[in-house]
Amino acid sequence: MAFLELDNLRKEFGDLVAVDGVSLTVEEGQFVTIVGPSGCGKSTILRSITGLETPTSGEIRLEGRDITELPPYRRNIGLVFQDYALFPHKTVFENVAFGLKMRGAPEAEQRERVTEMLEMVNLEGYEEKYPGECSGGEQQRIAVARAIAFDPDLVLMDEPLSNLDKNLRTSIRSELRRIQAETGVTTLYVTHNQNEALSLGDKLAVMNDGRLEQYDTPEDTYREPRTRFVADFLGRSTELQGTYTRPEGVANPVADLGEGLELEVTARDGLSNGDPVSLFLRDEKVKLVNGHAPERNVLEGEIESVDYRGRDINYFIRVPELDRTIQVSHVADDSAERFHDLGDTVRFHIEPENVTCLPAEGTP
Ligand SMILES: Nc1ncnc2c1ncn2[C@@H]1O[C@H](COP(=O)(O)OP(=O)(O)OP(=O)(O)O)[C@@H](O)[C@H]1O
Repeated sequence: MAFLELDNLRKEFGDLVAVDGVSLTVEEGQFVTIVGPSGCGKSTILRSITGLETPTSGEIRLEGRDITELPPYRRNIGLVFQDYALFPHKTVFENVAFGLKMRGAPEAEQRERVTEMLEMVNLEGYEEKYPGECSGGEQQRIAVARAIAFDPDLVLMDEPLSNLDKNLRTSIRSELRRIQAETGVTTLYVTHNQNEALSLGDKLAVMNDGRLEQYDTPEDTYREPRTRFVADFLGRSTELQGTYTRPEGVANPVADLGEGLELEVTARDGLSNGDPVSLFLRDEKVKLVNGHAPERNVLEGEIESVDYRGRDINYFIRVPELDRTIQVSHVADDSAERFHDLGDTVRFHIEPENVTCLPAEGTP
């Protein structure tokens, strides 16, 4: 039995289907990230789990118990929001102790637990300060301490880092991961930020338009996107169109790109000879050919623009036959790499296993 189960969850607002049949399971102690573009239904899912929203249909089960209709105050869930939502007229102590006090914990226990929580978020000695006297990053750590202090079954975080600047976001992100690992509290974390989604979490749920597109580890989701949306949404890649062909007696199928060009791909269930396919080429998997060229999967084009970023260089290579520009992210090492210029003709290569080959848009 899974710890938390969403079973065919659906939420309609009038004619709008905000959540469209989402099912997923979360194991106890897992950190699960839900990512997707604005309006795809992420917050509605979290709000349904807290009880602030009642699903139109479907069930939410916590440790096997149906909690779909349970009022929010009967659910033992900690919340962290984008805007911290700390009580401005309460001290940090009173904020962090809030959930404990509501549950009738004795004062000595409140003190002990608040001290422990503030130590955990590296804010020892902040008890008597007011939220207004703390920085944005500190306030968000206080909000995390408050959400965990009363030992909730679950902690839900809705875009908790989006009001912080980039450096702070990165450092608090790793701190959140540490805190979650230390406490072992089952956590659901919502973000629309792809990097955040990939770097946090044991599992990643990718949503689009109310539906769950993929639910896997971040690594598997990145490496093997199952839908065109996921392939396009996570990481940077170039999409090409082709026709899936399986020549007789050849191990790998190829995608015919037209104009005499083709790329070998790996076999994929559900695709047959002649099917239109979309190919996704991740920037970092496309390699410039310097010197001896591999025998297969080499294409040629002209450098249309160069984006120099110090450690790596992005080349945009125009392939005239395909009428497409392919992005290549090239990591410069210390060896005397040739630096290509605008207008240079270059060749590039991608391994068949690195070409994501999916049914083209409009095909089932
Ligand atoms: N109370 C409501 N009444 C009507 N429509 C709503 C309500 N709450 C959400 N919606 C709509 O449901 C859809 C999903 O909203 P939701 O807030 O869950 O998306 P989200 O993925 O969290 O987006 P964001 O990242 O922008 O917060 C949106 O189209 C939104 O406008």
